Amino acid sequence: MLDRIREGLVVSCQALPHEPLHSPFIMSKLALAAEQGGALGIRANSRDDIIAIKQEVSLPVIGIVKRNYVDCDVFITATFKELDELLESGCEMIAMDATSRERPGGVKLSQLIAYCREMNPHVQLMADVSTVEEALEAEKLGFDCVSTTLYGYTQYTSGRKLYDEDFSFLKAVLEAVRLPVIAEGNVMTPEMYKRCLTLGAASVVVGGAITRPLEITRRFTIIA
Ligand SMILES: CC(=O)N[C@H](C=O)[C@@H](O)[C@H](O)[C@H](O)COP(=O)(O)O
Repeated sequence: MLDRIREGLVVSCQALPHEPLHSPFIMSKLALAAEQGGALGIRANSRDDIIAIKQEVSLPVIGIVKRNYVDCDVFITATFKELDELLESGCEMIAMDATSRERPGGVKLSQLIAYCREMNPHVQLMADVSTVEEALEAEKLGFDCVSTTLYGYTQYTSGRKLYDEDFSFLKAVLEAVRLPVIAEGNVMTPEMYKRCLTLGAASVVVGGAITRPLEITRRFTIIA
């Protein structure tokens, strides 16, 4: 998958149950629009959405399962259960929370990686991180790539945006690791997308700016 998305755009097609577009059918059509618009890959949440998307497009898919657990902040592909769903979905890459936070039941990131490698060594693994230290740890643990997805979304990075100080976090991760680095999170414009690639990101994932019309609408309606 990494070869297929290199220096190009991955469109995240996601809508949670409380969002208006929540539906595998709608996600598949968003993915089709992304494919026709020139995207090289799709990022999607849940087995059902991924299966619907794979029936509609020929692009490779980065799969996640978002699920909330009691007393746990980790919500992106947190346990073996989510991995099983993704391994069934046929996605080419699995992204998981690779932050230093505790996982449900105390399961270790190294156990989740070993499980995926054993179940299907062809599926690549993406580490969603929020700090440089987490990116370094992900490299040590044997992930195939690192993504800036959770920068600003952990308690210890809360309020920060990927584009702050001309993408200083992305630059720091690029400098720290040898793994391919995917820029993801709050890439809001084509110019930001281009900047991430110029800085050396292997690929860029864009979600809300393309596939969340409620958020896009709000950016217009709050301006008055
Ligand atoms: C933090 C978190 O839950 N991120 C999720 C990860 O899959 C998605 O909700 C985001 O849409 C995705 O990362 C793309 O980012 P943006 O939508 O900002 O372009």
